[in-house]
Amino acid sequence: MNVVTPLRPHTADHDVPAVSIRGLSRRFGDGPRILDRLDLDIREGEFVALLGRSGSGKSTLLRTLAGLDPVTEGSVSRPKDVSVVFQESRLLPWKRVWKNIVLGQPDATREHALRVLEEVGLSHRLDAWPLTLSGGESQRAALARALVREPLFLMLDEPFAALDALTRLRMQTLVSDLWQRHRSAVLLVTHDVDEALLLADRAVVLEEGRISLDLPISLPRPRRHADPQFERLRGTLLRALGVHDN
Ligand SMILES: Nc1ncnc2c1ncn2[C@@H]1O[C@H](COP(=O)(O)OP(=O)(O)OP(=O)(O)O)[C@@H](O)[C@H]1O
Repeated sequence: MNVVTPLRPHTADHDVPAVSIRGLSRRFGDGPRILDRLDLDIREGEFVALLGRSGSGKSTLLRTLAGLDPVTEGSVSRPKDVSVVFQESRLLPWKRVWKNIVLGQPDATREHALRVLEEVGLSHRLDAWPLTLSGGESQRAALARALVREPLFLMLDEPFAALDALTRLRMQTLVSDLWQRHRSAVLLVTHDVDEALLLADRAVVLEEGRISLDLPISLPRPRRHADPQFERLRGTLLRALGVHDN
């Protein structure tokens, strides 16, 4: 696999879908359809947040997109170069941080690891053991491991859910900066409506296996909670999620 410099931004063409899902269904055994003839496009360089109640199928969709679950009905097309960051960093404890970053990348060097670790503010932990990292540092390392692959499509499955509120805010700012620099297509699974509104171009709500709301978020960046538009969109999303909104 070729590793190219992680600082080179992708040229985003906003009319071309990077990801195209058509008629995707998924059921486990004889159970109901968790995904029900789902259609979704994500354009190159687009940041999409995926929300939905617990059990609505978000992780199932993401696992299918990542190739971790089979496509049994319908079709999925996506770039070959994809990366996934999960809620837990999934670093191998017996390998130093930089070795974790380049794992599975035969052409990647310590220099490559250093460069991406600089991008996520973790270069001083290059030779650390994963178990000595804080939660926030571990997720920075997970982001670095995702970025070193130069993915055209980045999937984030509740990557900050286990972090404290302050660290989560810092990580959201980091992801926003990284995305503006790299411009890969992003699918972020989150339960956090504010996180979706801070980061995404579109928020998609999954309900009973289908998309019940596809909401463009055309707020100027950087986003501000105090913006009245932000408040209005928050209300729309909370209502779509079945949460009472005064
Ligand atoms: N391997 C599996 N076998 C059987 N059922 C499964 C399997 N994986 C997921 N499910 C079921 O599919 C449904 C959707 O699960 P999924 O994890 O995709 O939801 P989610 O929206 O990501 O939920 P959460 O927000 O709680 O993480 C759930 O009812 C779950 O029990």
